[in-house]
Amino acid sequence: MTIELSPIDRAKFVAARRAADFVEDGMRVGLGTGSTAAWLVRCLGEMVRDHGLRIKGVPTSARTAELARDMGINVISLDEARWLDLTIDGADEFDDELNLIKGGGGALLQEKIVATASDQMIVIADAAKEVEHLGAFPLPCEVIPFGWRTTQALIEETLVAMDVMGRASSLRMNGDKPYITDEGNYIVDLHLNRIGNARQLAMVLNQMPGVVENGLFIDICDVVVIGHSDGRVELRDINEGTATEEKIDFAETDNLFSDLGD
Ligand SMILES: O=C[C@H](O)[C@H](O)[C@H](O)COP(=O)(O)O
Repeated sequence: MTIELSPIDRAKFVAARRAADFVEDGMRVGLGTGSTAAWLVRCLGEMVRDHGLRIKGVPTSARTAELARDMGINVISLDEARWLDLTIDGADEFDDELNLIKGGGGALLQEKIVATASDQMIVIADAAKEVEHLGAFPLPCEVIPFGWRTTQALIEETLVAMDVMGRASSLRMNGDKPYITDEGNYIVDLHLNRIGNARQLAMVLNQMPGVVENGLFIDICDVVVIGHSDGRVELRDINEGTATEEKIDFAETDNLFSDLGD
């Protein structure tokens, strides 16, 4: 039986399926968070289950840890792994230098730690995530709950003074309560529209007391795998300066859909 996927899920799936081919036996792999990364975890689970792939997976959130265990992946902590061969994760936006906005799903802190501790980071995304300038997607900023209103005001004042934003940020909510990250923090989303100097902004934000991490990933991603709903995948490697295109045959992946519905 084949589960019918929506066009967006087909695009996410083919990106994840192609990126899974980068994973080799014996690797320690960072497992990203989000709907695209979930496809990657399912693909790796199938490779473990049906093809005997032996990997150690370091999840970037409690959600991903649970899914990875369900898929039969050997899950270890980053402290056990210490250093990773590869991390594969989704993104909310990427630009032509493969700088990213991440954290739409609230997992930016663990994601950045894990990606930075990896020899290589591969981002998997549907084509809609590609942007000319980062910033249309609200930039997540993880802040400690203590004094968060003061931290938010400091962020706003600093960014207004830098001419980076109008005064618009919002505390991320979960119903009528603040959204709590896996690390017990809050997220303030910055509505910037367009980020001129992402490198500078990332540094300025992380220097503010109360800010734990921001969702700008600068010079961390090495390769992006862009999926399209018709099965095409584009691979862009920022280090090699290459861009190639391939096509995934859905017929060969039917068994993946048979028991891996969301
Ligand atoms: O915190 C969440 C992560 O940064 C996700 O990788 C990002 O939000 C993309 O998620 P999705 O693949 O669901 O669009």
